[in-house]
Amino acid sequence: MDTSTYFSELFSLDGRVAVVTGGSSGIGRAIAEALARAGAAVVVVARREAELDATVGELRALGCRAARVSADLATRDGVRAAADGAVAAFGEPDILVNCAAVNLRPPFGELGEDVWDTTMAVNLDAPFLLGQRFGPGMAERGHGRIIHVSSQQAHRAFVQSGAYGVSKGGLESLARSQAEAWSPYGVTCNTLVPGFVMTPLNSHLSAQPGKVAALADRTLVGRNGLPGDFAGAAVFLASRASAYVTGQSVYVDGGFHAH
Ligand SMILES: NC(=O)c1ccc[n+]([C@@H]2O[C@H](COP(=O)([O-])OP(=O)(O)OC[C@H]3O[C@@H](n4cnc5c(N)ncnc54)[C@H](O)[C@@H]3O)[C@@H](O)[C@H]2O)c1
Repeated sequence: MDTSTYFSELFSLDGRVAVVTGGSSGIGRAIAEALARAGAAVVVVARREAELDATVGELRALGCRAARVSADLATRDGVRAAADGAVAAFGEPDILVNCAAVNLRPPFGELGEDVWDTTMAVNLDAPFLLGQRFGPGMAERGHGRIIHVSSQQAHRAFVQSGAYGVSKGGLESLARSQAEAWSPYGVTCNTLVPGFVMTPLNSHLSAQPGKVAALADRTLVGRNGLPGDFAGAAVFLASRASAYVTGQSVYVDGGFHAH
C-alpha cells in the first residue's frame, strides 16, 4: 500500500456525514471546515442565518458538501428541529460534534436560575439529546463518532463561569457514559478540551490585552489558541485513526493544563 493510500484509509472521511453544532463561528467553524476538507458532508447547525449562509457558501466554494440548519439549541423543539434538519440534508450522521455553547458570566453569588437553565440547556442538554437521537443508530450501523467540546473551566474554577464550568464537567462525564454504552458497537465518544482561544465567545476580553497576554503566558507553547488548532484533533477523533480512543478528554490547550 502506498503512503497516500495508507493515510487516506486512516484519516479520510469520504462518505461520512457530520453534524457540527455551533459550526458557523470560532472553533466549530474550523472543525466544520476540517471535517469537510477531509471528505465528510457537513451539516452546520447554529442560530444566526447570515453566519450560516457564509459558512456553507465557503465550504461549497472549497468543493465540499455542506448544508445548514438554523435552530435554537436552548429549547427542546430547537434540538429536534436541528436533528430533523440534519437528517433531511444528508441522512443519518456518522459524526456528531457538539460545539455550540454559551458562557454567561454573573458572579457566582448572583448566579440565578435563568442563567443556570440556559447554560445547561445549550451546553449539556442539547449534546445529551442529540446523542440520544443519533448514538443508537450509529451503534446499530457499527460505526460512529461523538465529539464534544468542553473547556479548561471544567477542571478549575474561574470567576464568573460557575454554571459554564459545571456544564462542561457534565459534558466530559457524558462522553464517558456514551462511550460505555456505545463503544462496544464501534462508536467512540470523546471530548476536546480547549485552552483559551480568541473567539466571539470571549470577545469581552478583547478590551483587556493584559489578561489575554497573561493567559498566553500560562501555556507551554507561549501563545493562545486559534480555531485552526482544533482541525487536526477533530479529524483524528472523527476518523478511523482514533478507533481505540474513547471516553477521553483530549486537551488542545498549548500545555495550559500541563503545569
Ligand atoms: N474560545 C475559548 O477560549 C474556548 C475555551 C474553552 C472552550 N471553548 C468551547 O469551544 C466551543 C466553541 O466556542 P467558540 O469559542 O468557538 O465560540 P463561538 O461564540 O464562536 O461559538 C459558539 C457557537 O455556539 C452557537 N450557539 C450558542 N448558543 C446557541 C443556541 N442557543 N443555539 C444554537 N447555537 C448556539 C453560536 O451560534 C456559535 O456558533 C464552545 O463549546 C466553547 O465552550 C471555547
